[in-house]
Amino acid sequence: MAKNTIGVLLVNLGTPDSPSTGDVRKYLKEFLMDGRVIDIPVVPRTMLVKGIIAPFRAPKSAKEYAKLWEDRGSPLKFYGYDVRDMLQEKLGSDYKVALGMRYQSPSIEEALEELRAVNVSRIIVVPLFPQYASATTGSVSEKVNSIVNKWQIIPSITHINQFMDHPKFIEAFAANGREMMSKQDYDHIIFSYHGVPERHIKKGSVGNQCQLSTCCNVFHERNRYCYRAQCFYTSRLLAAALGLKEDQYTTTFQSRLGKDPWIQPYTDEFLKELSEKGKKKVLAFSPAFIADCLETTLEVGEEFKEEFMEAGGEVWDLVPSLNDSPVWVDCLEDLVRKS
Ligand SMILES: C=CC1=C(C)c2cc3[nH]c(cc4nc(cc5[nH]c(cc1n2)c(C)c5CCC(=O)O)C(CCC(=O)O)=C4C)c(C)c3C=C
Ligand SMILES: [Fe+2]
Ligand SMILES: [Fe+2]
Repeated sequence: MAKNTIGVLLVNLGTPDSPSTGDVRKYLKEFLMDGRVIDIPVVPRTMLVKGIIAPFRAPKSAKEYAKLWEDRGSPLKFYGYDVRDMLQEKLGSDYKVALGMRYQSPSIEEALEELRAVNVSRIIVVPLFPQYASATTGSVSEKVNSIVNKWQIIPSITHINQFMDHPKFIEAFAANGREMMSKQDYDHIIFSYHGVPERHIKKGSVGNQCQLSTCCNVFHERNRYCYRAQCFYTSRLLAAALGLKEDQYTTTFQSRLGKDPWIQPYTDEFLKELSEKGKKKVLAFSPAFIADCLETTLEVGEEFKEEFMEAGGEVWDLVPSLNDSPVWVDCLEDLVRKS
């Protein structure tokens, strides 16, 4: 009987090919021209992205990427390859694992071609975002479908939409946090997630359930795919794994872009409040990311630290991301084998 190889497509957001201003500009244009990221009509989006954001932001972002860059390149990409290889090793020859990036390289097209070349019987798509957001997970699903829809033979595809509550995902982050907490006492823990515009949450709200007040604090059938509700839920699970009481931690949101309201509380505002309240030693987690990247290492690890110190804080530490943690790869293996 013919062998059934199952294809596994790991997809992360993507990163510039190099920290040069030109490559960062190219990356920003592709990323921000995605209608699921900047969800306005294409003409004003083009004017905004190509006329304003990309040209003005690229030189500043390139400097940040230069600080992040290691010998092996951008951590988001090289850890992606490491995890791909570790997962392939664990899954064995019944599976073929490929890595694609939603923007820039390696592209999702190339990764899907690797799977098609070995005639996989079906494909399991794993967007590497713990919490579902239309701008990330939704965009990956749309892109994969648009490519595969042009194939003569369309394989059956399973999309894994989230893993924000997977016990091994929680355990992998909690283990990194425990290690930090064993070396230093902290007054408060912050779980800082990438934000999204409030509008994105409202557009995805089933039956107008999510009005961004208290609804996100409870997780149930109707707000199952609310990004904010999922972030709060991940925080509650992490807090339970770390033995934290409710007043010892806070969920916040970072990286807002533009003038529209984004989901709150904002990390940069909250850290100032913390210092005013006399909480001087803070440990920050970034549980929306599975690998070190600009948003964790530089925004949380350096920029927020600087702001916290200026506001009178004494200790600001960042919990390392999952990167090539074996428990994280166990999580991926479990997600794949159960799909
Ligand atoms: C958790 C996943 C992410 C969500 C949700 C998300 C939404 C989102 N992002 C922007 C704008 C930018 N994001 C940038 C970097 C960036 N974003 C994510 C993840 C999510 N984004 C990652 C992993 C990264 C880092 C990539 C890396 O190479 O290290 C940037 C570029 C960086 C910069 O210039 O500051 C922008 C811009 C929007 C508008 C948005 C939701 C609508
Ligand atoms: Fe982002
Ligand atoms: Fe919600």
